[in-house]
Amino acid sequence: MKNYNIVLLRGDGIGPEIVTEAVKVLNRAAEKHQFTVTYDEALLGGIAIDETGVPLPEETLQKCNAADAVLLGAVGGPKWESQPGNNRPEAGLLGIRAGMGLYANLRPARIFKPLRDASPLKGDIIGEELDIMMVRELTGGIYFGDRGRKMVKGVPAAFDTEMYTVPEVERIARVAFNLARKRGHKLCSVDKANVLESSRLWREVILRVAKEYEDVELSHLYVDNCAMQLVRNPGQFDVVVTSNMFGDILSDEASMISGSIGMLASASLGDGTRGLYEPIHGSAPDIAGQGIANPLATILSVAMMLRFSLDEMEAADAIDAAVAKVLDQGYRTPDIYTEGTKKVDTVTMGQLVVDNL
Ligand SMILES: NC(=O)C1=CN([C@@H]2O[C@H](COP(=O)(O)OP(=O)(O)OC[C@H]3O[C@@H](n4cnc5c(N)ncnc54)[C@H](O)[C@@H]3O)[C@@H](O)[C@H]2O)C=CC1
Ligand SMILES: CC(C)CC(=O)C(=O)O
Ligand SMILES: [Mg+2]
Repeated sequence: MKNYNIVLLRGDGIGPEIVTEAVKVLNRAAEKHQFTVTYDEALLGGIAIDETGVPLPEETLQKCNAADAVLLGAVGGPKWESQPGNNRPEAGLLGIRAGMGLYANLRPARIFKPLRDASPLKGDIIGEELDIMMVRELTGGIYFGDRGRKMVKGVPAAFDTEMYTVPEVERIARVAFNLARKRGHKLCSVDKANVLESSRLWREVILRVAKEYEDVELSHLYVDNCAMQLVRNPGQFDVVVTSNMFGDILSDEASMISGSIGMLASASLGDGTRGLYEPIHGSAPDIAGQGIANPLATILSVAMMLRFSLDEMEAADAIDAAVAKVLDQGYRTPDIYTEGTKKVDTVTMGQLVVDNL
C-alpha cells in the first residue's frame, strides 16, 4: 500500500481548527482509496515566533522539503503586528514558499451550484457555470523585492520594489498555458503595462511564450479593468495569469463570486511534484476560537494535494464530490448561510464531508 508523508503547518488563528477537519477528510479518503498517510507537525508563523523566536524555523523548512506534500492552515494575527517586517508571521509564509521553490500558485474560483444564492452576483451574471483558474506568480514581484526606509527630501519615506526576471515570467507563463491547454484553451494575462516597466517585460515574455501555444487564445487586461470584469462578467475567464500581488488581490475578489473566501482552495507548486496546499484566506482572527470557520477551502486544498502531488485522482474527485453533496444537502457554515439552509459549525461541516466520502 502506498504511504505519503505529509507535514502539517497548523499556523495561527483559525488555522488549527480548519486543518483538523481537513486531516479527518484525508484520513477517510486514505481508508477508502487504500493508501496510508504519515503525518509530521511543524511550526510556521506566529506560533513559531512564540516557540522559537522566528516565523520559519530551519527545522520546518527541512521537514517540508523532505515531505511528499505540506498542508497549511494560515498564519498571522494582531498579536504579532508589532514585530519587525522580517520577523512577522507573514515573512515565514513568504519564506516557506520561496524555500520550497513554489513559484506557481493555483487558485481555482468556481461556484458550487447550491451556493449560487450565497454569491453577491446575480444568477444571470454568473451564467450556467463559473470556473476560473487563477495562476498567481508566488516567489517574485513586490513581495520579494528590495524594500526599506530612507529620507527623501528631508522627510521619512518607505519603498517596496516590483521586479521580475525573464525566467520568472517564462516559467509561470508555461504553467498557465499548459493549464489552459487542459481546460478551455483561453488565457488572460493581467498586468499594468500602461504604467509599470515590470509589467511591460511581463507582457513581452507572455507574448513570446504564447508562440509555443498557438492553440490557446491569449488576451491581456490591465489589472484595474480585470478587477471590474470579474464582477461584471466573470464567465469570460478561463485561466488568468498574473503577478504575485495582483494575483493575491484578484483571487480574494474572485472568491466572493463563489460565495465566500472560506470556499477557495489553493496549490503552490514548483518544478517537482511536492507542493504546499492552503486555503487562500488568512487566519481570520475575528472568528478564531469560535468554531464557526468554514473548513471547506482547506478540505478542497486536500483534494488539490491528492491531484497535484500524490496522483490519487479518484480520492481527489471523491472529496470534491463529497463537498458538493454536503452543500446539496443544505449544510452551511455561517459565511455561506442563506435563509432556508442548515447552519452548522466547523467540526460538523468537516464530519459531514467525512460521512459523505
Ligand atoms: N495564507 C495565509 O496564511 C494568510 C495570512 N493572512 C494573515 O491573516 C491575518 C488576518 O488577515 P485578514 O486581512 O483579516 O484576512 P482573512 O482572510 O484572515 O479574513 C478576511 C475575512 O474573511 C473571513 N474569513 C476568512 N477565512 C474564513 C473562513 N474559513 N470561514 C469563514 N470566514 C472566513 C474572516 O473572518 C474575515 O472577516 C493577517 O495577519 C494576515 O496577514 C492573510 C492572508 C493569507
Ligand atoms: C503574506 C501574504 C502574501 C499572504 C496572502 O495574502 C496570500 O498569500 O494570499
Ligand atoms: Mg491573500
